[in-house]
Amino acid sequence: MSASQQRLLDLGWTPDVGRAFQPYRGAHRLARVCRVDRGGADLAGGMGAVRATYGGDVLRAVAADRMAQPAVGDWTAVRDWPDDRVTLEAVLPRRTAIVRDSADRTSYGQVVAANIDVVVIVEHLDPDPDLGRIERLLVLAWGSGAQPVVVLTKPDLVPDPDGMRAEVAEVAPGVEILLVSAVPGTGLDELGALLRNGRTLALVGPSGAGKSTLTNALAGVPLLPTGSVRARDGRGRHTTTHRELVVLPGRGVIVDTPGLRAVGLVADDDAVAGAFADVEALAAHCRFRDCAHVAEPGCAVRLAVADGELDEDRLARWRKLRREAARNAARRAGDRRSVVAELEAKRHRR
Ligand SMILES: Nc1nc2c(ncn2[C@@H]2O[C@H](COP(=O)(O)OP(=O)(O)OP(=O)(O)O)[C@@H](O)[C@H]2O)c(=O)[nH]1
Ligand SMILES: [Zn+2]
Repeated sequence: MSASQQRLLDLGWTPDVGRAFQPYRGAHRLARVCRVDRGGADLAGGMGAVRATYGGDVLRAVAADRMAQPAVGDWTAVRDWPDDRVTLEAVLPRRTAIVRDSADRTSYGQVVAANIDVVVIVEHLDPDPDLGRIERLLVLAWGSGAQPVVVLTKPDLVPDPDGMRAEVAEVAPGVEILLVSAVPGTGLDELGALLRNGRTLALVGPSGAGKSTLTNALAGVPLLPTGSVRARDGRGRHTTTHRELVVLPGRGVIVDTPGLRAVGLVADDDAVAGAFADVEALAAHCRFRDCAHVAEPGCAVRLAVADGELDEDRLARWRKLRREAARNAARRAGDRRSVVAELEAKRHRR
């Protein structure tokens, strides 16, 4: 195998990516997005690192739909020009996508990371974990198409980490939960085992949860600044000087992008159902199919709350996320209607 092929494998290349790139062979190079900004993207490919601006097709697609904006983790076709410019000409179809809320003229979602295999939800045990935040990030993960895993950090700072893990398990049905302390270095092997065969992990979670510390521990070398030492510009804002796509050759890729740090999620029904599989399973046993789980007879959900089997607060958070999902669906439907109305009006004017 050539060095160039090996680099692509280390970047997470799969035969699917090769097939998607087929139409671009010859005139283009294949590269993966490491970082994006307004003017272009930093990419890595078989030949190493490259900086590209956006080609006309990409700019037109983005103008029509924000989701077409290249994101960290995207595989792309880039083109070299005689004057040394490099342009990003196409984003290859995404296997998975983490989408955040960004209502604007053209769409409600913005892709913050693409082609992720595992979404690692990082939450600290000290201060106490925020169960509602874990649930929201689980909805985000289920919506992305990637496999969610919860990592609880700083177990070394609390007296009963296993008890806390059990509490978190209540809000994360069907999801693996790891206790990982990067400082004394416990639980790292289990997390490291997820990084194999060139898989891509994305770390999501609040500031201070220990995401950069985990990346460094997995890499075995301090690649990212941790704590509050991240560089700030003159106005006190964080500058994005740190690497957002970390390649660990022969193992996998870690995505730790600022875009994932404060994600507003775009809830949809399926994603909520994935994150609240326990509640949905109960609801399937209600007597009425359209049970609102308020005062209906034969409500399995209320019964579970009365029995202490389901936490009242979790039920309340489920309701809230379902309302968000319904609102999003209505917003999208309303938009489609207005687009149709606009086209109709144009036709009549002609
Ligand atoms: N005791 C202990 N401290 C930890 C652990 N993991 C991280 N820390 C500390 O927690 C602080 C925050 O860690 P970071 O890795 O910078 O957190 P982050 O999630 O990357 O934070 P942002 O970059 O702000 O999003 C640092 O001072 C770490 O040393 C752990 O398992 N145990
Ligand atoms: Zn019910």
